[in-house]
Amino acid sequence: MTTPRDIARSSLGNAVSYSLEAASPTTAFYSPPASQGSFMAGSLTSRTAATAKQLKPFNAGDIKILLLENVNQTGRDILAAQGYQVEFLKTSLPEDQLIEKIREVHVIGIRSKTKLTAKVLQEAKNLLVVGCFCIGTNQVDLDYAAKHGIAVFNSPFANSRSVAELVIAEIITLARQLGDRSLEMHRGTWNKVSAKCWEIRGKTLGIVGYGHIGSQLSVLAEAMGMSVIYYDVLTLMAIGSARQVPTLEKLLEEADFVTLHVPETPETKNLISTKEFESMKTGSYLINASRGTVVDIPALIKAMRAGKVAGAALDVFPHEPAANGDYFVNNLNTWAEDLRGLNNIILTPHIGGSTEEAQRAIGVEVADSLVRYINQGITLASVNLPEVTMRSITLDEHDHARVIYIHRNVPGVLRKVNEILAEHNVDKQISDSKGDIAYLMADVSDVKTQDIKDIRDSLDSLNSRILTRVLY
Ligand SMILES: NC(=O)C1=CN([C@@H]2O[C@H](COP(=O)(O)OP(=O)(O)OC[C@H]3O[C@@H](n4cnc5c(N)ncnc54)[C@H](O)[C@@H]3O)[C@@H](O)[C@H]2O)C=CC1
Ligand SMILES: O=C(O)C(=O)COP(=O)(O)O
Repeated sequence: MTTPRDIARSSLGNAVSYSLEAASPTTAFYSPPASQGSFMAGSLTSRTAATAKQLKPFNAGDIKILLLENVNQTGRDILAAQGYQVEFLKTSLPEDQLIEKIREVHVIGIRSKTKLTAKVLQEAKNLLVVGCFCIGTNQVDLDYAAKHGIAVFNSPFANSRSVAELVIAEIITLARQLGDRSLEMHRGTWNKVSAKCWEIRGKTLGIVGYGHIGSQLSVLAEAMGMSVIYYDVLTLMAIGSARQVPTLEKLLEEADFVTLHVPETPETKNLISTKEFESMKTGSYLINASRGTVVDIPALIKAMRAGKVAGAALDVFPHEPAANGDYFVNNLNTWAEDLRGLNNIILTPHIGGSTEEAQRAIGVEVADSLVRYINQGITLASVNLPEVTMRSITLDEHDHARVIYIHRNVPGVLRKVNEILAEHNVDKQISDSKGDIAYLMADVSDVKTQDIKDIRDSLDSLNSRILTRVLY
């Protein structure tokens, strides 16, 4: 059965040339089911009248985008230049406001704070695509999104260097107790000490998670004379003289500095807890710039009070606020005051990726992915849909349509789709699957207005259908 959500979203692909003749095209996306027929008629009639130059995938001005969490200007400019309607907010939104807003938009851009849970996404009736303007995608229910034909993109490594540099700074800061000395001077105290202050040369850095950030950090640390060991669930090629160790325990026993660069998953929740602190060397240091759930904070407090851990740097926390402002005031975490009272602990508000360079690069990368997906249906670099790409649709192909069919990955679908497309001239067709979801893209030529409507209606009627888009 066709739901209003399906109509709104499948219409997106067919709004194409409606804008060329219709007086008020913006109503097209929000037509209730009963008015779909008239919208389609307008769309299809205008298409036949369109010249080659006028053709574009759809009326860009109808696309509504909501950008939260201060997405960089570079990304905003790219999206605005397409003619999309872009609304920008500096902060994240509480769930009730997010649900209100998400109902209206075709595209949402977020960073690490905005939680797109199934509860939120099920309200997103028009949503086509999510852009995570960051690395982590744990804040999005990727599975729910895929099963509802919502593509998700991120920027897999544009801020890796920024995080790695922050960690290098923290290693030296902890080894020299710089935070405490600076704080004392701010308070007017001269406290010149060398006891338990160390060079980092010759010390061992243990990296947990040797992915983009971990491996970048490995290079920088070796350049400063550190020995690097790493633990990862995958067997990975060592960079430079770094050495992979077989278990986390082995890493904790050997490392002077332990730094965490794993994603947030059920397996990494409290990855470093009481038992792990016991395995660490006395007087070693812990750095967490991954996700707040990875370290058991009460256990860290105990380990620091016992002198087992000589210093720590935390950039991430289990519950982070949606906007800048008070954090420890009225903080519900029972450990908040204890944490603040410790010596040699650096607390930063999730700034690992917060550099001009990283944010600009992320803005460009994610906005480009969104434009490619909205205009051309290309899923290259999607984190939850199969990656499917074909050449760009060019403006002079006015008898050409791009058919996109997101469907459940069950036997017999391709046969049925090809029965539908067989009536036409299929120039090229690609299909790929990822788990339960499959993505088919076909460029069809010599299609008339009525053919496009027929193709879409026929695909919409298949049981396997999640979302149909026809771009022309
Ligand atoms: N503080 C900040 O501002 C930032 C934080 N991050 C966080 O850092 C994390 C890591 O980033 P990348 O290096 O880009 O990710 P990545 O995906 O390139 O690397 C993660 C590595 O962790 C490994 N891994 C996964 N589960 C593991 C486990 N249980 N034990 C050991 N290894 C495990 C993976 O095999 C992979 O090699 C991100 O997922 C994100 O949560 C990322 C960017 C900025
Ligand atoms: O890229 C990531 O995963 C980060 O943790 C950085 O998040 P942010 O963009 O600063 O909200």
